[in-house]
Amino acid sequence: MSKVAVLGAGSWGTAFSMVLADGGNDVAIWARREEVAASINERRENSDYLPGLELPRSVSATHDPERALAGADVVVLAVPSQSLRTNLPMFLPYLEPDAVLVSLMKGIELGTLERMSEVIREVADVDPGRIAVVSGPNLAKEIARREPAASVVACEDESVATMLQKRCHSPAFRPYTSVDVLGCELGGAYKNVVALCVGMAVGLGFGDNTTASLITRGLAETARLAMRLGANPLTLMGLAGLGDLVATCSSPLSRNRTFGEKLGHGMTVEEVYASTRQVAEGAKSCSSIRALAEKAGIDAPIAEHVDEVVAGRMTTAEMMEAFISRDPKAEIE
Ligand SMILES: NC(=O)C1=CN([C@@H]2O[C@H](COP(=O)(O)OP(=O)(O)OC[C@H]3O[C@@H](n4cnc5c(N)ncnc54)[C@H](OP(=O)(O)O)[C@@H]3O)[C@@H](O)[C@H]2O)C=CC1
Ligand SMILES: O=C(CO)COP(=O)(O)O
Repeated sequence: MSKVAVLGAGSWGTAFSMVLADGGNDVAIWARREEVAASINERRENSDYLPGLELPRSVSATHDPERALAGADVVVLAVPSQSLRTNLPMFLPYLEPDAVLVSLMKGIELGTLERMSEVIREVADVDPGRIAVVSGPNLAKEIARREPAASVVACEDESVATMLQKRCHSPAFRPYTSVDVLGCELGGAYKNVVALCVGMAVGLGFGDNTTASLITRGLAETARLAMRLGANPLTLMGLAGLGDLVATCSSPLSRNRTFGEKLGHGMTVEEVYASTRQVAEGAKSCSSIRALAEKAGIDAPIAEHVDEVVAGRMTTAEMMEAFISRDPKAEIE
């Protein structure tokens, strides 16, 4: 069997390990905490992140990066986006030569405004043809329950995307290939911000007209920025764009939507952070995406207002009022 290292033992790192195991790979998960590795090895369960779901025998875990990475020709990164840069140096000494690096992360780095593949390229100093992204409507719990879903594997080198597609194609997981890494990453990061916004609207008690309006204008905003930066517009209409946007904005399983909903109910940002250990990437990426849009000269009202709310400078009700009272304009520019 071919070996894959999955660096990060949260919900998605663990669920994607199950996909890889079902696809015929031997999987070694690196867990930040020893007790998570022990739970996976001894009880065949990640009791912190996916309780009650049995992991296949071909998934093991370790707290030691060297053991996780030994012999792995594919290395999957699944830590929170804002921690990637500080984590990479711990892994790099143990990378096999020519290993392919795959990002599962959906965020934009604060400060540098870099996508995760850009952070990897910079810190690991590897060719873009060896860096790939997996992104799509893939809520971890549903994937771990083996409910059918599709996704996108994107890499500038199409043969690498095809190799990864084969490695993660399983009876319940159907990956499509793409060469549009930029479009997939922007779609994945932006939908988290839109889901925060939709969650806020839901928390305020608004219904489906409101959420559908926000989802649609969120897609327009995402496509505007992605196209300005050079993405293929069709990527945003695909699984890594519209597909993920719909799943995340509609599902109570989404951490971003739930985060927004709690704000809509009146909790403070600090209270929401304190209520969960799981990452809601949009709460950080709203700020970097807003800055990215400003830099590109793009109108991004959803990113801008969500950032204002998360920074505590605006209430959720004021955000909704600001959206509806914006200057009238044509739908299609
Ligand atoms: N969950 C999902 O449905 C999906 C998530 N994603 C993306 O995958 C990425 C990972 O998310 P997910 O697995 O869901 O996150 P979780 O919140 O479920 O888990 C986070 C994981 O990262 C670890 N971690 C937290 N902080 C740090 C740090 N500073 N350095 C290293 N490790 C850290 C946690 O370890 P510890 O337990 O020790 O805190 C835990 O293993 C995100 O970018 C997310 O957007 C993409 C698709 C689906
Ligand atoms: O990316 C996801 C689904 O594709 C998961 O979304 P959340 O991080 O909001 O849970």
